[in-house]
Amino acid sequence: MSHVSNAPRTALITGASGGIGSVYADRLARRGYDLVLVARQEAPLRAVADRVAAASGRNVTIVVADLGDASDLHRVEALLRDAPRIGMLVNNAGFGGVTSLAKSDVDRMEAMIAVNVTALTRLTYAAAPAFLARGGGTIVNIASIAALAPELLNGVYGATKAYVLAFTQSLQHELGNQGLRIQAVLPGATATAFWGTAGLGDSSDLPSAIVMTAENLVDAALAGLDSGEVVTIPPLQDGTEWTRYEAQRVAMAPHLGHAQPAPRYSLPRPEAA
Ligand SMILES: NC(=O)C1=CN([C@@H]2O[C@H](COP(=O)(O)OP(=O)(O)OC[C@H]3O[C@@H](n4cnc5c(N)ncnc54)[C@H](OP(=O)(O)O)[C@@H]3O)[C@@H](O)[C@H]2O)C=CC1
Ligand SMILES: N[C@@H](C=O)C(=O)O
Repeated sequence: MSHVSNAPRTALITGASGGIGSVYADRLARRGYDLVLVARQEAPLRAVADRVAAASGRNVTIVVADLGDASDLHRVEALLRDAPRIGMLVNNAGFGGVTSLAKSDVDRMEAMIAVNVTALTRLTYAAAPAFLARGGGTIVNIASIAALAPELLNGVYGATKAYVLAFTQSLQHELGNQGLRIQAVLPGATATAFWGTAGLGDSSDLPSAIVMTAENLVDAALAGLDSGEVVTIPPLQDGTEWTRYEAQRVAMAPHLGHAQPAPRYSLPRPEAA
């Protein structure tokens, strides 16, 4: 099973001017999708579009938009709502940081939340009802292993990606049985411009044993999508580690509501009747 069969065959990919998004463009075009590619920088975006269109013969259009800007974001939302052939959304645009709270600029943190969280949320809210009305579709949200390990990089970055993971799991809960395919992808360190933007120089400054190519990352993510995974963690070698972690979370959920504080807080217990 590689696609939702009756879904429209155009994919909109954010952050497609380079890195992971540009590999998604290549791979989805090879799978027969026409593409709408979104990013701020027109020249690299057009270069990706031209290269992918020439290699695949697919129809590839670009939308130059800053997803941190409300009016640009609303333009992309309108496209998802109104273009009847769009049936797949890859929410990939994002950026990170490596600094501690004390060394971070709060305006930069707010900008990170705007792209990594607000834009992803608004695009999903535009896409999901439209895809349902079109008979099905796919939403892929690019999170990070920092969603599970917020100690790794900048704290706001990890928190934005934890949001992406939780939001995606809620989408699966609400819409996964209504014809939408939902996936969160959690890359580990991947060789892209991410690291320069984050302030760490280059991915070649990281231990090579933990850095994946963007090509391998996307190919594994698409294999996970094909196999029906809701959460795909390409670098995690033993997938049962995630399965056990998630099973524990689900098992704990029924115990999270109670009228009385737990005995460990030593509050007086109501007298037995
Ligand atoms: N590389 C890594 O190690 C990891 C990456 N990720 C995640 O993967 C995703 C892709 O990152 P990656 O490919 O690695 O990094 P890149 O920096 O190579 O790509 C980021 C993409 O997002 C776009 N983008 C950034 N800000 C905006 C904006 N305001 N509006 C529109 N587009 C924007 C950039 O285009 P432009 O500048 O033209 O706008 C670019 O196309 C991100 O969400 C990132 O958090 C997760 C884990 C690890
Ligand atoms: N997942 C990567 C960035 O988001 C990393 O932690 O290396």
